[in-house]
Order: sequence, then C-alpha cells, then structure tokens
Amino acid sequence: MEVFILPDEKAIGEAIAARIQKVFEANPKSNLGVATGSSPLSTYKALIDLVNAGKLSFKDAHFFMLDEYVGIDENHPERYRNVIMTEIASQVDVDPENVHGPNGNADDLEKAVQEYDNLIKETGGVDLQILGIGSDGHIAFNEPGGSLVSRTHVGVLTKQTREDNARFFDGDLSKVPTHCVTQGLGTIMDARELCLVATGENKAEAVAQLVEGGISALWPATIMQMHPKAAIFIDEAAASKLKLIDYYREIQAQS
Ligand SMILES: N[C@@H]1[C@@H](O)[C@H](O)[C@@H](COP(=O)(O)O)O[C@@H]1O
Repeated sequence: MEVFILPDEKAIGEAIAARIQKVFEANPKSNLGVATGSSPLSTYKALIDLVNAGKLSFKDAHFFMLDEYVGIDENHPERYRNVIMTEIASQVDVDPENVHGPNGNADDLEKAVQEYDNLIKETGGVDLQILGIGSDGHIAFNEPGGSLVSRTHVGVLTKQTREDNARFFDGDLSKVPTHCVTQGLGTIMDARELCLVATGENKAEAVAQLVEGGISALWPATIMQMHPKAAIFIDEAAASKLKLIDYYREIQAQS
C-alpha cells in the first residue's frame, strides 16, 4: 500500500484530485466511487476547481456512492445521496441521472442491495474509489466483525459509529439511524484503484492497523492490504502511530 504523509487537508485533496484527473485523462468514461464524511471534502473542492478550470470533466462519468442510511427522510440533509449531491455532484458536470447509490428506503432492501451490486458491475465497475475510515477501522459502513468478502448488504451500525455521526444529527444519538445499506468489502475491493483519506489523531490507531496490522475482521479496512493499487493520504496526526513511518517518508521522497 502506498502511504503519503502530507501537511494538511488541502494538500491531500489536491493529491487525490490529481490521481482522479489522470484516470479521466486516460478514459473520460471512467466511473468514480464517492464517499461521504468530512475526509473527502478537500478532494471534492480540488475536483470542483479542476472542472471549473476546464481541466477535468465528468460529463461521461458515473458516480457510485458507498453507502446510505436506512429509513432516513428523503429530504434530510444528512441523507448520503443529498450530501453527495451538495458537496460534489451538483457542483460538477456529472449527469445527476448517473449518480448512483444503494437505496436505503426501498421496500425490499435485500433486492435493492443486490441490484446495486449488479449495477456497478454492469456499468463497468468503479475505476477509482475515494474512501474515508471510521475511528474503529470501518470503511463505507462495513463495521468490525463482518465478512471481508461481503457484497453490498444491509448492515447494523455500531454504537461507536452512531456516536461519531451524532454530530450530524444535532448531537442526538437517538436521531442517528440504526441500520445502513453499504457496499461490501468485496465490492469495494473490486474497484481498480483505492484512495483513502484520514486526518487527525482519532484516526491514528485505525491507520496503524490499516497499514501495519494483521488482516482482520476487527479492523475491516485492513483488507486493503490485499488490493494491488491502494494508497492512503494522511496528515501527521493520523500517521503518528505508524511504526515504519521513516521508511514511508523515504519512499515518498523518492516518488
Ligand atoms: N459511512 C461513512 C464512512 O464512509 C466514512 O469514512 C466515515 C468517516 O467519516 P469522517 O471522514 O467524517 O471522519 O463516516 C461514515 O461512517
């Protein structure tokens, strides 16, 4: 796994946006995997700047979301579809019809998650997936203890994740949904390239496990060690528990 330790969120956003630009230069019909949370926001800002400058276009792209809450009001600002529309999709030239996500409000959730997994495959797969990481090492909403090869599925959120996300629901834990629909780790691993962002000290343990820990359902993100093209973009605080940090810096200096 490539490790890039960068000074701040702006530098991280620009580095990932540059990778995405390369992917779209090679094939303008690429598919981008988008994530929610605060981690990808600087990447979205950098992408919007590139599109506005005429250096990147998503007009032939499909966007695939990672996950969604179950049963959240369609107009709730924290509904992940609304977050993705606000933070990136509505500010670039992607066709809103080409912004896809698992439907957490479907009558038949089991059918909906399978259809979503199939849709990703039928559309050619995800070329580059942007990822954040939870403080407990989850990616998308794949919580600890789950299958490392799962497909898109209905999941139960842990108390820790609900507490972490309560800040988006007036700090009120009782307002945070209890269930989610999420791409599985197997689905995420099918993406041709993974770029994960983590900043801040509360991600340091999850980052250390992700890069240097044993592959384990306890830290779901560790499955990324098995991906042939995975990179993580982190700040000094998130890097602070890495044992081989000097080595990563050396490699980075030579790249
Ligand atoms: N489902 C999302 C994840 O995709 C995201 O990675 C995580 C971290 O969010 P943040 O980047 O705000 O720390 O939050 C949620 O749980």
